[in-house]
Amino acid sequence: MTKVRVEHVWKEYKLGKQTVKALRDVSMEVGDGEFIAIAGPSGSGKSTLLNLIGCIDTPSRGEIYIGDEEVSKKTPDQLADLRARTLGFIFQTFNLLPVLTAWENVEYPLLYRKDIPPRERRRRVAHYLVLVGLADFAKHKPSELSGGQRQRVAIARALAGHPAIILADEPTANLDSKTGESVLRLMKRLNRDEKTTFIFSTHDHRVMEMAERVITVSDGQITVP
Ligand SMILES: Nc1ncnc2c1ncn2[C@@H]1O[C@H](COP(=O)(O)OP(=O)(O)OP(=O)(O)O)[C@@H](O)[C@H]1O
Repeated sequence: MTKVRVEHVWKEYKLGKQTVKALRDVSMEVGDGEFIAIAGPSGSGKSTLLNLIGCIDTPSRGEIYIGDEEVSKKTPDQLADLRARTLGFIFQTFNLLPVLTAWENVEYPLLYRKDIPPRERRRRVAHYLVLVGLADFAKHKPSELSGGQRQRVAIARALAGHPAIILADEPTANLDSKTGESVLRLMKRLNRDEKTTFIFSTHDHRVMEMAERVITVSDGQITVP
């Protein structure tokens, strides 16, 4: 089954009198359970593409389907609901809340989910902290964790909502290569065991090599290698 479909998408940003064409007629598909890298040099449009798939931003032209739902036809409330139910995010700067512990950071987005009762919420937090190897660090704040541990908290947080798709914008950019590789291996194991679809951007060749498929973006367009 197709999880994500991007059809003839353009994204333009207006900067004063200038128009930046960040994406130009991009079409792509991602299937169920895929582990895909979006690769390309800095400024090529990777983050823009991930933000559009993640419904954080809207295309200037073209259509994006998440499952069989076309994103542009939705109201902001419906979009927020689709994001909460279907999508998980991992950012290169981890985006953890500094005053909260690892446990609380994983729990936080679940507090907004009326469909998840408190007991199930606590079960999930405990389960995913174990899964990412941080059971003993539940009470630590982000400042008391290493970069790799912080990113693993972010991965647990993304997974705890049981999203069908996880979008990761350069998840290893702020990690040394050994830690980056172990974070990638963890993502790959979760992709296999939890059947979560992963779409991540990178410009690191070693990270690309771990992907099942690489989509290359260059100057706002998908290029065939
Ligand atoms: N909010 C914005 N306003 C104006 N221009 C933008 C905006 N966001 C991105 N751009 C431009 O769109 C193009 C694509 O940017 P994008 O961030 O998608 O690239 P990227 O491939 O993710 O780069 P990097 O690897 O450096 O993160 C760039 O030319 C960038 O300057």
